[in-house]
Amino acid sequence: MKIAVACDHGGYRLKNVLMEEMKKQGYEVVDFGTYNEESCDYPDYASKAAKAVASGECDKGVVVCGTGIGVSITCNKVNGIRCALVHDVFSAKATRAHNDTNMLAMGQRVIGEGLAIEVLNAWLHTDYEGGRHDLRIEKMMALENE
Ligand SMILES: O=C(CO)[C@H](O)[C@H](O)[C@H](O)COP(=O)(O)O
Repeated sequence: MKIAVACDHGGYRLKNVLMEEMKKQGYEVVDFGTYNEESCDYPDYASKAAKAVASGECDKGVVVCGTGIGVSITCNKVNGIRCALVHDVFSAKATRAHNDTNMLAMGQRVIGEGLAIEVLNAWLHTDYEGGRHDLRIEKMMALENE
């Protein structure tokens, strides 16, 4: 499975930690930047990861900024993306099972590395449940065409 990752300067260190975790588990990781802690604009990088997921070039995406908010808003502007900003394990599982999210956002200034890895793993290893959630997702995604 191919995972797109991106961050701004405020998420650079946590992105590296998450990338290492995913590589250790055998995921192919595509890093869309930024590549250092120099101040930059999160939409420039988060949008690249989101477009890679939306186009099918990557299967899922993980994005990080200071709070996770800027990158998650950016990714959700791209058609086909359902990006969840999550800092706890319960929500990480629920958003895969119920929302079939294809991107995960976290904030380096919000969460510690240990919990962030647990959140990542809960999100990566939980399957979508389908069933009653299908129509809800259809209705949500239909808004993209209004
Ligand atoms: O976009 C954000 C908040 O929604 C991110 O946390 C950014 O990383 C943050 O705004 C960057 O702030 P900085 O003061 O320029 O480091």
